[in-house]
Amino acid sequence: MQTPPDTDKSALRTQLKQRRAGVSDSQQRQACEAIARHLVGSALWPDATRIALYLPHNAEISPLAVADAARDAGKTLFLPVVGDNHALCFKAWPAGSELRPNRFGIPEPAAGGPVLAEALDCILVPLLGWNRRGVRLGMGGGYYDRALAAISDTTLVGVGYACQECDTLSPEAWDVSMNYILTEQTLIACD
Ligand SMILES: Nc1nc2c(c(=O)[nH]1)N(C=O)[C@@H](CNc1ccc(C(=O)N[C@@H](CCC(=O)O)C(=O)O)cc1)CN2
Ligand SMILES: Nc1ncnc2c1ncn2[C@@H]1O[C@H](COP(=O)(O)OP(=O)(O)OP(=O)(O)O)[C@@H](O)[C@H]1O
Repeated sequence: MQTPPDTDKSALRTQLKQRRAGVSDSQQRQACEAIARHLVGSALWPDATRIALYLPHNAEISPLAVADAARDAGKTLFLPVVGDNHALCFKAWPAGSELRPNRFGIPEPAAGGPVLAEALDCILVPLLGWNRRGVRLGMGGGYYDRALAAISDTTLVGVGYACQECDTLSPEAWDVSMNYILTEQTLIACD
């Protein structure tokens, strides 16, 4: 399979960020509630006890309504924590726990030991671009790809707006495919 040159990927990222920037504040708020409805109503929800999500950065869809629903259901939540050399692990996020901004300004849990992706039931992965085969484009650091390289039973749910669907995305050798894509419109089981 042909690998697109980095310049193509970076142009695609710029284009997808522009598309995402067109989502209004009220559409963002509706999307936050909508993804929670789709996920909570899905067959995935009952078995997902240990769930990692993310705190929204720039105009990413917010999983905060998912977080509220998960806490109400007694589930345990985790957030991504970045390390050196593009490493990423997860730390537990108990309600009200202290968070500190990482190098990108995204808050992370300040306390607690690192947890590997393999130890989680379900991970919500932020997407810049996606397609129905579960191929994703992220921010370009390779953080999630590295962190997810060893998973086997963990369900991966990529989260992005419907307008970020991108048929032309082709997988790189290191890309880890998503099992599901969650948008404000629906939850898609990937081929
Ligand atoms: N909400 C959220 N949390 C996340 C991620 C994410 O994509 N979204 N990550 C997913 O990997 C990890 C952090 N990686 C990130 C990589 C790049 C940028 C970012 O904003 N990059 C800027 C350039 C910033 C710079 O050069 O300092 C950009 O691309 O405009 C943010 C997070 C872990 N946490
Ligand atoms: N498992 C891995 N081991 C080592 N390097 C990796 C791995 N996965 C990705 N990389 C490196 O990370 C870089 C960025 O990858 P890519 O462009 O696919 O990022 P991304 O998927 O958009 O970002 P992210 O995973 O942070 O959301 C690539 O140069 C790639 O070589």
